[in-house]
Amino acid sequence: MDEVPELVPAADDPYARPRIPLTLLTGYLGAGKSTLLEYILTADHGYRIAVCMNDFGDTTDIEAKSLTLCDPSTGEQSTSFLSLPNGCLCCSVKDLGIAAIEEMVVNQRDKVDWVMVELTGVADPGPIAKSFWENEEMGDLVLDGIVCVVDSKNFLKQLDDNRPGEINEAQRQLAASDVILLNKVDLVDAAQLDKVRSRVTAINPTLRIHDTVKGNMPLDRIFNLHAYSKGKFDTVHDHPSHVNSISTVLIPLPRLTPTQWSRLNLFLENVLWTGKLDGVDINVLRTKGLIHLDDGREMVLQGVMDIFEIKQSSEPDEAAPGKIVFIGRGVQDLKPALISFVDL
Ligand SMILES: Nc1nc2c(ncn2[C@@H]2O[C@H](COP(=O)(O)OP(=O)(O)OP(=O)(O)O)[C@@H](O)[C@H]2O)c(=O)[nH]1
Repeated sequence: MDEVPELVPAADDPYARPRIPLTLLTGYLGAGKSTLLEYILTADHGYRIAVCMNDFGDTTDIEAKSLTLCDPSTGEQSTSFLSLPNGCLCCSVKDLGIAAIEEMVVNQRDKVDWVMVELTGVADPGPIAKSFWENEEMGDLVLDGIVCVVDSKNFLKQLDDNRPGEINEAQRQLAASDVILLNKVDLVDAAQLDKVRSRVTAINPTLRIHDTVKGNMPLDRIFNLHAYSKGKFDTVHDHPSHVNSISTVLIPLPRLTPTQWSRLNLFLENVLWTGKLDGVDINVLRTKGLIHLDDGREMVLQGVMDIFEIKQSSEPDEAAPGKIVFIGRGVQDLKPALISFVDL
């Protein structure tokens, strides 16, 4: 049995109410999201998870007690929660926004340690994470991270399904995620799996990757990621950009002087808020960073699309190297531009 997660209080306010961590589950059509959720809803893992899925479908045969609830969007009584024998709750989220999910789940606060929301197969998790993150300060849920289920057999085809000038959904899902479950490894040989793994790493080297069959794995691999609150992420390297694809650039940072620090903030505003670098479109989907300042402070940078946030780290780690990572299209040009603008 996995270690059961603790509710996370807001970082620096000892009086803040505990908030319930939330995981977004993404993955292309047929990748195995429902299969993973079925495992979560039936296995004896010890977590009390509210699983919010788009389609109750296959789970309705699970022996369960249904709860009558008031649907916050309509005010009508509905039986939208199932209370399952392993302690999990299952609710249907079709067309419900995050606010509605929050209201539904918070009413069940004493029954839930964790919330998992399944996105549809063609959804881009970026804007969903962004809107959630923007409202997080006021809410009762805290975004822990985004998990992407990948079909190892079909993923390369899905990645290369290009429409001219567009980044496809499979690429966007990879760029936005924090953990990848390389699923259906029973259907591919070692060479194919290596190929998939190296493409995944080329697009988003900050990802943690786990191989799975039918989504089975210890759940602590996808929980407690703190992907939106900590500056620690796996070591990454620069990766050359593919045509029409997403890539990652890593910019190592020395300890910054006050002038460099304010120049860096200005650079981030200029690029992320406008989506342009020197008048040329640049498409940043995810930004992460760890920044050491001259005065000893350590700052954590997090960004989703055009928004970013910088917080002082509560657990500074002198040994962790300062760096910024941009994931998106056209991001390679950001490295020389940032080095010159900030005068590194
Ligand atoms: N062989 C094999 N089949 C799998 C595995 N995981 C899932 N499947 C099968 O793949 C099919 C699609 O799985 P789902 O879990 O429905 O996929 P999904 O991501 O929820 O699909 P959508 O809801 O269409 O987006 C089902 O027939 C599963 O039984 C796996 O690891 N190995």
